[in-house]
Amino acid sequence: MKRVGLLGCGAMGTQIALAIDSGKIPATLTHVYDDSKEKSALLVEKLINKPEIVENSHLLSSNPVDIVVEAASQDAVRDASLSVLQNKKDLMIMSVGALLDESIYDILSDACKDFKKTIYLPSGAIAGLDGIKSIKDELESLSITTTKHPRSLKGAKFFETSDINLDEINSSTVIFQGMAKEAVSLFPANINVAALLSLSGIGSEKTKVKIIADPNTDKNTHHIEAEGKFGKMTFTIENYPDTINPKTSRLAILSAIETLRKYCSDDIQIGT
Ligand SMILES: NC(=O)C1=CN([C@@H]2O[C@H](COP(=O)(O)OP(=O)(O)OC[C@H]3O[C@@H](n4cnc5c(N)ncnc54)[C@H](O)[C@@H]3O)[C@@H](O)[C@H]2O)C=CC1
Ligand SMILES: O=C([O-])CC(=O)C(=O)O
Repeated sequence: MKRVGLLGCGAMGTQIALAIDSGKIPATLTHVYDDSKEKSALLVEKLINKPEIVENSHLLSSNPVDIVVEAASQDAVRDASLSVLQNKKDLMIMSVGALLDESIYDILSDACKDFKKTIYLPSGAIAGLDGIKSIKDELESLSITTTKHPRSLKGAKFFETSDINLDEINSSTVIFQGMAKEAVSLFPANINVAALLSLSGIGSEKTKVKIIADPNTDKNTHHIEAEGKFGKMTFTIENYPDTINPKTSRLAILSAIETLRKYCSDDIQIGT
């Protein structure tokens, strides 16, 4: 049975832990960490099989786990990822935006090779990455348009310097247009999917991102268009937001659970 260490005990971390506890993921959750002691204590309270709460993120991988699952923040990825690989543990990352910093990407990619460990990036809140990866050498343009309710965009760094007031938006409004690299740094908890798309396709400086705030939607919708010599692909994913954290789609949580279930199971592997 694989042993899991969990970094981040919020909306996603809690659902992952419950999926392990219920046996849906055939693994043992042995250690957890969250910057908020309250969050980690609340999570452990919900579980039948109680993991140990460690005092800092580095203690997750210095313990005998097989994989550390990050469901915390881009800062957590920057701070903890290298030590996970150096401690010879696999790593699953949900705050994928952190990897658009080339220096971080290169360090982690080299560390995977040096320590013979793997980083898993689930498809998160989108679908179609299998197709994008297959046609990447023939891609000429790639874009994602994300539409969320203003409450799902609250707190993003973008609003520290923008005149846009989310509370005053009363119809569908484009609030950001640019490239993925800039998008993930201005909206670190909203558009990690643009990082997944960039890393699967033509990179973060060529992947176009549009973010729309729509007070009349109850979904987190991602519309992806890819065009090139191979033809054209479009995907529209209309996600219901998680009930606890409206920034995060239910699909992102289910995708994390499925990726970890696959990692922990000896099974037939379907898809690219
Ligand atoms: N790849 C994808 O498609 C998606 C990725 N995400 C990302 O997944 C991550 C988890 O999402 P949620 O659980 O919904 O967020 P959340 O906000 O509900 O929970 C995050 C938890 O991590 C903790 N945390 C934050 N920074 C930390 C650090 N440096 N060290 C330790 N703990 C830390 C917080 O205290 C909080 O309890 C977020 O970064 C989110 O942006 C979310 C949706 C889709
Ligand atoms: O869950 C979503 O719809 C997308 C999201 O928050 C992210 O990519 O960071």
